[in-house]
Amino acid sequence: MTDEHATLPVSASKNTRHLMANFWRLCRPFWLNREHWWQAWGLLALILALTGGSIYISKWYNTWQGELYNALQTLDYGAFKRLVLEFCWLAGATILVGVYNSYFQQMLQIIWRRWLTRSLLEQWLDQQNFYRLQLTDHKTDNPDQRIAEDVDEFVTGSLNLFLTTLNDLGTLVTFSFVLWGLTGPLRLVLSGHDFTIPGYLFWVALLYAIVGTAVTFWIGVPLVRLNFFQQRYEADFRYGLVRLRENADAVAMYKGERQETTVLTQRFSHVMSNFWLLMKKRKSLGLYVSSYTQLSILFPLVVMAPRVFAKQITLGVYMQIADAFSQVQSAMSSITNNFTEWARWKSVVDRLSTFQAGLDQVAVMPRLQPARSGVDMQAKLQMVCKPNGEILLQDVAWSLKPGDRLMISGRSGSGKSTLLRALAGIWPYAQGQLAYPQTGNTLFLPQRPYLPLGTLREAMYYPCPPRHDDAELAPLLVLAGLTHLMSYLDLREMWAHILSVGEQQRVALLRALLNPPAVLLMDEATSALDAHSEQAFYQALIERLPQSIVVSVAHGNELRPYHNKVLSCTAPGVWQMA
Ligand SMILES: Nc1ncnc2c1ncn2[C@@H]1O[C@H](COP(=O)(O)OP(=O)(O)OP(=O)(O)O)[C@@H](O)[C@H]1O
Repeated sequence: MTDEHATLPVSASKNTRHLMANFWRLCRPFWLNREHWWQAWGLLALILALTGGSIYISKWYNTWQGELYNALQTLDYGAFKRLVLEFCWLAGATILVGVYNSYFQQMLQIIWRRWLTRSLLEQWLDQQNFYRLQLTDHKTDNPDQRIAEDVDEFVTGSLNLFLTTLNDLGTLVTFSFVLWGLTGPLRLVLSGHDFTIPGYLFWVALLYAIVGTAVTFWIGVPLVRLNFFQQRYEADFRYGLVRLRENADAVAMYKGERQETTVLTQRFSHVMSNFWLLMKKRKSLGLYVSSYTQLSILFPLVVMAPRVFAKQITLGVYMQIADAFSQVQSAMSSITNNFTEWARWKSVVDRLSTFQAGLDQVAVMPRLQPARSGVDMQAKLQMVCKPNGEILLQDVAWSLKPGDRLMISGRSGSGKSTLLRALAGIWPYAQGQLAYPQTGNTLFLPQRPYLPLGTLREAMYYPCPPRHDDAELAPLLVLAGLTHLMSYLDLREMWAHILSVGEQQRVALLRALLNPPAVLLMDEATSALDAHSEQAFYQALIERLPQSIVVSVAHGNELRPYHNKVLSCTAPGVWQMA
């Protein structure tokens, strides 16, 4: 294992003792939810009935097999013909039960997956948790992968393993009776004492399975941890590729291919080295499990053969015993047979549990929740800090009336953007009180404009739904200098890659003019515009949004005339209102 394994923050093995508690925490909200209670439990009941049916068919097959070999041994042609006909029923029932069992299982999987995906998405997106989670929780890597892939694996794995275990339990009970009844007692004479062991092959199968399971655990436990890291490294590598695609323009301009190749190769080398370890472990486990399974085929045949040669049992009974032993032994070795799946499932439960714990933690974190009252915007900030506790701002207060425009200025790194994040209520390291106007919304325009996937029109109205009113848009496009985009409004393109940064900023600025907010927070939102366009935009703000409260971060003095208040950082942590 590489050094990185030792230093990574999450240890899957630490969580082992909490596995069932974690599993139940992830399951409970779905299975106890009244909304789809009947659907979920009804489907589960149907699947369980079909699982019971398939155990019954196995028992039927066992009896059929015994009768067939007996008919062959006694050359009973009539019985043989009847058994061939019976097989058609047996095969038909096997096919129907198997196909519908899998069909209903998939139906339950997709219902459960849809619910869990929605639930995690809602929690992740609620109250900007996605932003605060990445700031505060360093255990949850790649939340996108947890929602997209781990949920699917969790649901599929949980259902498969639960139903396999139930099927094994049912098979174990059914065929234990068969084995017990067919093998009869074993007589042993030890030191002159007579011992009788009833259904002795059952005890042999039990002993065989216990030893098998213990050895499997010993060989296979490291697989859990290795699977956990494999999923993480795969997601890290994929994220690296997506990031390169998203920033193709910048990387190409820098000619940063060599650096990118190094980073991507390094990420892929983690995937590779962990996969080698996984491969080796899987090979050891595979060698052992295959030998164990092969031996269990031969074992009852050899043990029972003397009784056939002694004519104590018929060929049919001999074959029935061999089949029953294999069923009992296989059911008892459930963990051995499915160890790789169990290991993968445990790592998925660990990954989803850490994600859920992170979400729970971030949901109860204190936040500056703006109150809604009156028409003014009031801020009383006792403290705004960096994540390491370093104070950026202390005891600053203001009250802005409709139409007031506050400019925030200061050196780079003084905390202007962080102050805006605190005002937007998303920065977790802030204390104080905020009051926003009772009516109207708040719009935040960041320095790096965000254009969502979709049409240009959707991007212009974001985050509000678009209106298909070109007469409303046309004069604003003229004002923003975007008339050349008029005919592309409903085209779906990667607009963030096509438009220049200045154009993207102008698209973002249009949002304020299209849906005038009560409070507009701007973080150097015009930094990529030329001085003339910048001033034209501020002038338009004054004319078209006379009642909006504007708080904007700006560096230069050119924008001062468009504001009636200024908050500036004069020294680290020292702020003055003018
Ligand atoms: N997520 C974060 N984790 C750690 N430190 C952070 C984080 N966000 C901001 N900081 C730190 O907080 C300080 C203030 O950052 P901020 O972005 O608010 O500065 P700014 O005044 O807006 O700078 P600029 O004018 O360059 O945009 C910086 O030292 C920055 O490194």
